[in-house]
Amino acid sequence: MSVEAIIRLVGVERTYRKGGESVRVLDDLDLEVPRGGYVALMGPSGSGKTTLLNLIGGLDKADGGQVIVDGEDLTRLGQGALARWRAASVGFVFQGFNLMPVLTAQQNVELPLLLTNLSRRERREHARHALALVGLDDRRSHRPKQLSGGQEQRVAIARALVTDPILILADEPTGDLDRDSAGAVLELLDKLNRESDKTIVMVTHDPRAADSARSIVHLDKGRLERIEDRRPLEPADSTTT
Ligand SMILES: Nc1ncnc2c1ncn2[C@@H]1O[C@H](COP(=O)(O)OP(=O)(O)OP(=O)(O)O)[C@@H](O)[C@H]1O
Repeated sequence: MSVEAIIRLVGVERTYRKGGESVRVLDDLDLEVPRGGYVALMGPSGSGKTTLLNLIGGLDKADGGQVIVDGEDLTRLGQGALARWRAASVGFVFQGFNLMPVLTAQQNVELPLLLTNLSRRERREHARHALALVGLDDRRSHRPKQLSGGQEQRVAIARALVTDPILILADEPTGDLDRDSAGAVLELLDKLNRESDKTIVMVTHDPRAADSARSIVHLDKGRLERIEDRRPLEPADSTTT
């Protein structure tokens, strides 16, 4: 059985230059993530996890190798094409939520839709639907300060989902949350993966977060150390828990 790879990295290199020095942060990295996969990226601090996530999401560019996501080789796209691809294909979730404090939950979720051709009414409806999906339809007019950390992260997930991207990329999504709120966010990501077919790649130091992924990719010093398959994908997924 083979499941189509939605993310394929081949011989990826990323080197940062600082002062006169260059540091190779990712070194000849090969990785495949199947469509519908849910991968946790783990590894010591500085091992290149966020760098890898940013390359997959088109926020940064590789210096060598190929980064192919949903059939598009991101290393060949110019800045404009990359920005359009990113807006259509990827939803980002960050540790610190990154919500706009002066906007309501509804307005925050609508933000990515300002780059689309949708009418105001359609934008409002899509945002409402996304907020309902994360269980926050009764918090639409609250501003971030009026929400708990867990609710803020769920608004951020609604914002990531509202354009219906194929890929959700999350960088330490539970890092700033207490245990219960982290649990709710992990349950939500799991539901999006199982029921809405979103492919998820999540950087985490949290073993419980990694536990909810289908596989764990361990990085060390910019190289792939090993992959732990936990709940492999099947063509017709029958996971019930
Ligand atoms: N823009 C940059 N310029 C120079 N060096 C950078 C830049 N971004 C990252 N680095 C370096 O690359 C290395 C890997 O960073 P990265 O953030 O990918 O690691 P990480 O595994 O996500 O770490 P952490 O778990 O601490 O977040 C680090 O040594 C970091 O200092």
